[in-house]
Amino acid sequence: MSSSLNRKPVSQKGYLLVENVEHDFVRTQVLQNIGFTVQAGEVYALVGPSGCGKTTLLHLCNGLLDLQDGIIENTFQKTASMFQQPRLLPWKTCLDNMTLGLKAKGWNKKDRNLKGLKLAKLVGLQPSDLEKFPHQLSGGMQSRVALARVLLLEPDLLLLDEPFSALDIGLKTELYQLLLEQQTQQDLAVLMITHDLMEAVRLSDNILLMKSKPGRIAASFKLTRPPSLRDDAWVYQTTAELLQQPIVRESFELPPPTSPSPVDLATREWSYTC
Ligand SMILES: Nc1ncnc2c1ncn2[C@@H]1O[C@H](COP(=O)(O)OP(=O)(O)OP(=O)(O)O)[C@@H](O)[C@H]1O
Repeated sequence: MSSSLNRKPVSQKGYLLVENVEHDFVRTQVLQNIGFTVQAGEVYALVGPSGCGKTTLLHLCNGLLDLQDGIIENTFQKTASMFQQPRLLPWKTCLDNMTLGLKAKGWNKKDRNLKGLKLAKLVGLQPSDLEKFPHQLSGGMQSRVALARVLLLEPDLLLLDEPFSALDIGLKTELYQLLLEQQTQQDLAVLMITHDLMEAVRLSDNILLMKSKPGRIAASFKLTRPPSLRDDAWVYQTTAELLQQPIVRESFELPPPTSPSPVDLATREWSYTC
């Protein structure tokens, strides 16, 4: 997919532009001609088979890897990242971990704890949890702390590398719901990696489907129904429709469907470009 096809007018509120990005590891090309633009208020999901270069791409976007070739322009004011592991500091309490970013910005303890307490409630942490250390918290609680830590920074761009993939489906749904509420209230832009096509269908406006060897964008799916109106039935049906698309099956190296049912072009709420 040529990145130039993906050029669109950019928002004054901020954008992340990725154009013709290529990346090699030890003379092996990992990313080829990657291009897309994420604007304020948009949620983009990167999906694709394991090893196709999703994390490499995200690391180039958040500056953890040096750009070798192409353009990455980020005009957002505050970019925050969340990873698969909560990455909490073991010697700090839950509240201190949450408010670390505010401390770095020079906030005094009283103000940062006040703000931390408000957000803790929002992400479902009890006041009694806040004085605990990470090893005293369950994995789900640690993820809540990590989410609170990111939201406290009031980012306008969030880069997510499967932050909730290790959680059970109930907790995952709850935290994604929280994230979506924040996203719509604050016009957040989100670029998220997921292995789970159904999760991408539930949360994103645009799904960038990647193929491997080298990692490239095979297709871009645009979902038209607002995330707040996507009930389970819609998510299941749309995921099933996407899974019937030859480009999706090919990218995930799935065999052709045994009994494909026709997708109704008049009622489907997605479109795609290759
Ligand atoms: N530091 C590195 N040095 C050499 N090769 C690397 C390095 N990091 C990643 N790779 C290789 O680059 C390719 C893409 O890796 P990456 O982690 O970006 O893929 P991914 O799509 O995020 O995978 P997964 O879905 O399994 O997390 C893989 O073949 C991986 O082995």
